[in-house]
Amino acid sequence: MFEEPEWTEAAPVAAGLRPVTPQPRPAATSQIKGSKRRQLLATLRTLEAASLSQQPPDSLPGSDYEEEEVVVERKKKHPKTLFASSSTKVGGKRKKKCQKQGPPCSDSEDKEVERKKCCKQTFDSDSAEKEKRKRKCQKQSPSNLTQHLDSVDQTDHKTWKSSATDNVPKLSPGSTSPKQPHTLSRKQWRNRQKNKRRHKNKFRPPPAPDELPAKASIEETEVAPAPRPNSQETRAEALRARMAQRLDGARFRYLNEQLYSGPSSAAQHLFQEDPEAFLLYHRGFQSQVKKWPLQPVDRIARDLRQRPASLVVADFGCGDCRLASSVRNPVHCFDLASLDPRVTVCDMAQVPLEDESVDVAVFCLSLMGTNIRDFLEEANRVLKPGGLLKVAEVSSRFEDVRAFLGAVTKLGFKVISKDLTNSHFFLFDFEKTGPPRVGPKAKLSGLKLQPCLYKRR
Ligand SMILES: C[S@@+](CC[C@H](N)C(=O)[O-])C[C@H]1O[C@@H](n2cnc3c(N)ncnc32)[C@H](O)[C@@H]1O
Repeated sequence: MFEEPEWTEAAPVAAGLRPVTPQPRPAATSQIKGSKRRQLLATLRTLEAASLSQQPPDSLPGSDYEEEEVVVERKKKHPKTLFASSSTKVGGKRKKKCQKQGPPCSDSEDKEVERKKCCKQTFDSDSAEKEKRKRKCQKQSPSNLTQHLDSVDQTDHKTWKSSATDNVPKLSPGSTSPKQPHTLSRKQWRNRQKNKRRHKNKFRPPPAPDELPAKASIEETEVAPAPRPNSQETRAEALRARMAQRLDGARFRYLNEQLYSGPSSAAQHLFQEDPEAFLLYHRGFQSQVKKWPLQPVDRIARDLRQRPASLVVADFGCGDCRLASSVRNPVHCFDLASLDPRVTVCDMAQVPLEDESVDVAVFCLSLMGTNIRDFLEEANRVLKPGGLLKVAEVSSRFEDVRAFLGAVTKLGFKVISKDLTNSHFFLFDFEKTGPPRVGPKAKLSGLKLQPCLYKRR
């Protein structure tokens, strides 16, 4: 710490250093003082190295990596001065020397400015030039030097901060001259700019030299190639899967539209030519119907389980034979293509069954072609008199339920029940009353249903 009284006491001993501007001195005196100066210089260097090395990076707004590197260099040169205690100790010795050498400088403002410049320069790291400057400075202003040493002695960060930012020793108490604006050397300015940039980029304190290998190994681990390519591959794979899914979705919608917008013969032709398309269609259908609160096929199966298991069932457009799998009844499964060995591949407008051979005919979401009349007439043909016709269809397909029911009754059926409660599908039960009551040329516009088109999501 700066102790003004000590300086005052020691002043006469160092009278030769008193002048601020260098003056010619006797040879003997200058020899003695020269050796002292050398000692002092050496101590100063050591002390500065030690003191700068203690500056915590984040408490040094004016310092940066480069300065710290220099400090590290200094540390290497002066390993004994690495610790604060040694710094303080050396600082103390130096103070005593300085006390011997000269009194505090209380000269004019000009001299004070000179000294400030001089002492500021002592922070520069270029050794040769720096030494010259230091010598000059020591000659000129022992008080500033001691003030600097005092500030160096501080282990408190605040003191470090002020010494690092200002570098300008405080004016002597009596001085009235305003504080000089701090001018940085080019290197300091560069360092400060770098430091600011680093702070912007979330500045991290540099590692201690002994930590460097560890850091390097961390970096090596960080750049270890393992996770990144894997994640890239995974992402690419996921992207491919998504694209494939989208493509499948598009194809499903296309096939679905084909099934609803043309006659069953066209649909049959489509799947005969491309059996894979059938698979794809069913995958799409399954993914859609899974989202429904209740699948109509399950509802039909439940109804059937409440009837005798001996009843022979014909499933028109059976898909994956879910109905046949859900009941104990004998089930004839018909579809345009086969997903299951139980399926008889055919157009359900013409099924290979005898007239009046089945007890129950089921159309579960399968009235797809534009020739619905053909399907219902075929069901009437194979059903026994009094046989049961069950129809489940997507509710949105119906523009006029009454018209639909009226048209069906003209084909030899009577409505037993209708369930319009489900959010996704309507369910109707009919009883076969006899053969169709209208000729083949009669128009049954009520049978026309809207296509069930799935929107792209
Ligand atoms: C929407 S899926 C329903 C499948 C099954 N009934 C279910 O509910 O899980 C309609 C099925 O009817 C079949 N289909 C449509 N028109 C057909 C026709 N003319 N002949 C045979 N099957 C047909 C389709 O191939 C498809 O498998």
